[in-house]
Amino acid sequence: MGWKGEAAIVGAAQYKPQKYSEAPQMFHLEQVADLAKQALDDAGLQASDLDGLVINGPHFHEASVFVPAMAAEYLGLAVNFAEVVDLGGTTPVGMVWRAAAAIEMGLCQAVLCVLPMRMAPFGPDEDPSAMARAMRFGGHSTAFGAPEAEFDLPYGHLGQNTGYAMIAKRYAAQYGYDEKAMAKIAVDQRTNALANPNAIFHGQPLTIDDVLNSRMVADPLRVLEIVMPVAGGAAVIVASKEVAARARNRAAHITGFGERLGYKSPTYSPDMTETPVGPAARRAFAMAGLKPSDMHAAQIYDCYTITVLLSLEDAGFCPKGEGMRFILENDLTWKGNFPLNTHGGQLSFGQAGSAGGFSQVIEAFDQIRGKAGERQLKTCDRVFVSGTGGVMSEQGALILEGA
Ligand SMILES: CC(=O)CC(=O)SCCNC(=O)CCNC(=O)[C@H](O)C(C)(C)COP(=O)(O)OP(=O)(O)OC[C@H]1O[C@@H](n2cnc3c(N)ncnc32)[C@H](O)[C@@H]1OP(=O)(O)O
Repeated sequence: MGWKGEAAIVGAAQYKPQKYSEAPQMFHLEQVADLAKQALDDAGLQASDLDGLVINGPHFHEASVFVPAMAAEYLGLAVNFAEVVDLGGTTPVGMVWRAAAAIEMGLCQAVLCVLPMRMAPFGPDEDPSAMARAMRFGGHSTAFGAPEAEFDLPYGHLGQNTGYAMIAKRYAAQYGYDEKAMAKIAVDQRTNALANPNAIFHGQPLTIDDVLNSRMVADPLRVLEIVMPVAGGAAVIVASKEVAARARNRAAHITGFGERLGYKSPTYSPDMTETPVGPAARRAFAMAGLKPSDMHAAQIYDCYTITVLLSLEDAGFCPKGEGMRFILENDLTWKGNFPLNTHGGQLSFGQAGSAGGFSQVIEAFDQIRGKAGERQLKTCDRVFVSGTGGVMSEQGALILEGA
């Protein structure tokens, strides 16, 4: 498709995940401005360098319409490219490749991709606990006419926990299920978080027994195999080759990307164990002219352990049905032979709503630019990043490469 792969991530900002009760409340526009400033400072660029803006959907903001224009006005930017991305957990991946595509088309030079996810201050009539619950994933759409309202909700299929559990059950029936292998995903990622002071579970080691003894939430998923919602928010700046040349970081070039969606509930998936990660990842690898074994790290969206298992298989890191063996046979820590979610993954870093997926994008950037601190990989020039939205329904993939 003639993709040059010149556009690159040059700067990033990410709030340290915090429990909702402990996080400062900030209006979303304040967060947008704060994250933009931090990302620009990180890149060594000025606001006047920005001429593109990608932001999340209107339901996250105080204003319900015209979100990019409102944010551009607040930031004092005049942009040639404005986009709203609303793809659940793959929103960050979707933002980054859209920004890169706009740059390659010559529409703009530097794009702010921003996802504010701390809570806004409560109004006098609002019940904070109800707000907090709403922020913590209300679950499936009950919109009139939505198939979930008729065929999912009446059967107790509420929200993501049950959906992913259903997929895990189907996988178990088809390929078998080794709960120790699944627990090892969480344990290896926790080892990574022990080397990441920003992770919410930093300083709290985890064993396979801890995972297996933790409370069952949606059979077979236990609480330590499920992400904990946290307050957060993140931004990255994607820039042209020319702008990247005067930014201060080693750039992470977007050399491949893919996206695939076609349903929102796994009930409507043609095969629950063959996820859209496959087509998204295959396109990304083909664009980059690389294969899974060329990657120095994989930053795989991990709302649940089952998400990681299916993504490893469908992205081609191991054959279908052999994911559990792959997990047991490989060291998935930053010290190991298959570095996976080296920041701890969302399971141990915390999940700031849709911005959670930015933790994977930013970790890939940090590893490529050599700023991952204690967990820095010796060699890291090529990283696979995935995003998962909904219940394995909206999938994105990126290949990021150091220059
Ligand atoms: C966004 C997309 O498009 C794609 C996706 O990512 S899908 C996934 C979206 N995310 C979710 O659906 C959130 C999943 N998580 C949950 O539903 C909840 O964490 C849960 C049901 C698993 C637990 O919630 P809960 O039972 O209400 O626990 P809660 O009362 O809040 O907390 C009790 C304790 O457990 C801890 N805890 C809560 N959730 C935890 C988790 N997932 N892992 C580890 N610890 C957790 C809390 O910190 C708290 O500890 P303290 O007592 O020390 O403070």
